[in-house]
Amino acid sequence: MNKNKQNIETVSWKVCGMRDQKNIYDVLTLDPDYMGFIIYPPSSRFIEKQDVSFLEEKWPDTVKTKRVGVFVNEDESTILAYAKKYHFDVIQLHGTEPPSLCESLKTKGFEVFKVFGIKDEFNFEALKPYEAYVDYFLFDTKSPQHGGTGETFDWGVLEQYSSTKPFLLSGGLSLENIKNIRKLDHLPCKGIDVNSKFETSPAFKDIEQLKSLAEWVKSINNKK
Ligand SMILES: O=C(O)c1ccccc1N[C@@H]1O[C@H](COP(=O)(O)O)[C@@H](O)[C@H]1O
Repeated sequence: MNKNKQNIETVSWKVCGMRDQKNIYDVLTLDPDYMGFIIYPPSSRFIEKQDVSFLEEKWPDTVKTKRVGVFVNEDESTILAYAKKYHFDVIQLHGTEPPSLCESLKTKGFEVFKVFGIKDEFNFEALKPYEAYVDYFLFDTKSPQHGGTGETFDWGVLEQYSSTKPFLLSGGLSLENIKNIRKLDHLPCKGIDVNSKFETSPAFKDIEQLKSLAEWVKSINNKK
């Protein structure tokens, strides 16, 4: 058992890769903790593939879901410009961004998720320079596309995680495989990030599937 077992109060959940206005409002009724928007032009989920000017307005105060801008190796001035335009609360860095960028974004008041891709092995020492400047690490499946592949990685690799910094799990999470997350209960796994396995088409989420996920998250949190 990992020596850094924590009493995680609740499982947070993030729905990523949103773009369609009605679909976004439908998902918001389920009250996810985070909603992600892909700011990476090569992605099929790049938000500006369609008109998203409605996102230039803030949501009503009753909506607690935080907006996450997902970037891949973007420069800071571009990140800040998008963050201002779309009111991002959180910046998710999905490339090979340095700790200095995380530090700078934290200093400016953003929550920061730094993503690391894992396949069959991972050198967790690589996380140390980032620890002071991120809110969560996010572990995803390593791929040339950087994310959104729908593929899972071997969660057994996480048994080597020895930090107390909480992390989020992603990479091909579905209603079927998500139940195995309980095997990570002894690690500081704070939440899940879902994307392509909950889609009917790129950037369009299946509300019925997400309702089932929301119920599952609620049931886990009620037991904690
Ligand atoms: O979704 C994308 O197209 C994407 C592109 C570039 C970087 C990240 C992207 N999405 C992130 O990928 C993970 C896992 O997604 P999936 O469940 O495997 O489809 C998730 O964190 C998204 O935020």
